[in-house]
Formats: sequence, C-alpha cells, structure tokens
Amino acid sequence: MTKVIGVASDHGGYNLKQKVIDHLKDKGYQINDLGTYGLESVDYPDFAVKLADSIKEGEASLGILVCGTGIGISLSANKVPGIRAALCHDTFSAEMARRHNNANVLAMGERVIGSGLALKVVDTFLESEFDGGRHEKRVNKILEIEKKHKNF
Ligand SMILES: O=C(CO)[C@H](O)[C@H](O)[C@H](O)COP(=O)(O)O
Repeated sequence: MTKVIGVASDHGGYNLKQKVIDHLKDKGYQINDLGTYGLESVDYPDFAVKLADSIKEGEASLGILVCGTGIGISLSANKVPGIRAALCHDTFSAEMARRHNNANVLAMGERVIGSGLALKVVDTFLESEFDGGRHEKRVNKILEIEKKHKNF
C-alpha cells in the first residue's frame, strides 16, 4: 500500500514544501497537502496544528513541516500530544530522529537549508525505522510527560 505523507508549511516554507511534494510524488508517495497554498503571509501554528491533527487522525503515517527556520512550526506541532516533531537539517539527525526518537514529523527551515540537501533529509527520514528496544522506554517517558502536564 502507498504510504501517505502529510505536508504543510507557512509562507516562509512554501517553495520548499512544493519541491518536497514534487519529489515525493515522483517517488510514488501519496501526499496530503494541508497548505499553505501560496506566498501570502500566514501564521505557522495554524499549519502545524493541521498537520499534527491529520497524523493523530491517522490520515497520514508521517508528516513534513516547513517554515522559514523550522523552529516555530516544530515548536507548535510538539504542543499536540503524541506528536514528536524533529527539526533536522542534516541526514544523520533525520536518521536518528526516526531510529531513536520515533519522530513522526520532520521539520525544516527553507531559509536555512538548500533544497538539494533538504530532499536528502526527507528521504533519510522517510526510509528510516524506529529501532525500539531501549529507545522505546525513553519515548514512553515523553508520553508520560505529556500526560502529567496535560492541564498546564
Ligand atoms: O517560525 C518561524 C521562525 O521561528 C518561521 O521562520 C516563520 O516562517 C517566520 O517567522 C516568518 O517570518 P516573516 O518575516 O513573517 O516572513
């Protein structure tokens, strides 16, 4: 079955988001594009939460978020329980984000990274799998933190 990947950005990440979409479609992925759909100024939390909700609803198995730096959009997505958004601008971090942290969202900054490297980061993230084992216990501790602080 084709893997569905959720993708979203603000205006600062729009051009890179479009390149990511074209790249992944060429590779046979099915894309759930949650916007933004142009260069008009928008607010990154609105698109982070759209993507996070779509992952939680099971509409996509993994997600990719892009803003200018990747910081605001990853901070926002990580406020949604169950979302582990990793800001990665190199392939080693992208691999470890999946293998050790079971990250379900990759975040990048269009104003930080060139598109050639960004597409390699995307491929590495999507092709890496969670190692489990000792890392499972640690990821479960992240879930415990979410539960403990849910009324903060
Ligand atoms: O969230 C960000 C920074 O933490 C992103 O880089 C945004 O894309 C950026 O803040 C947007 O800035 P702009 O001047 O409104 O284009």
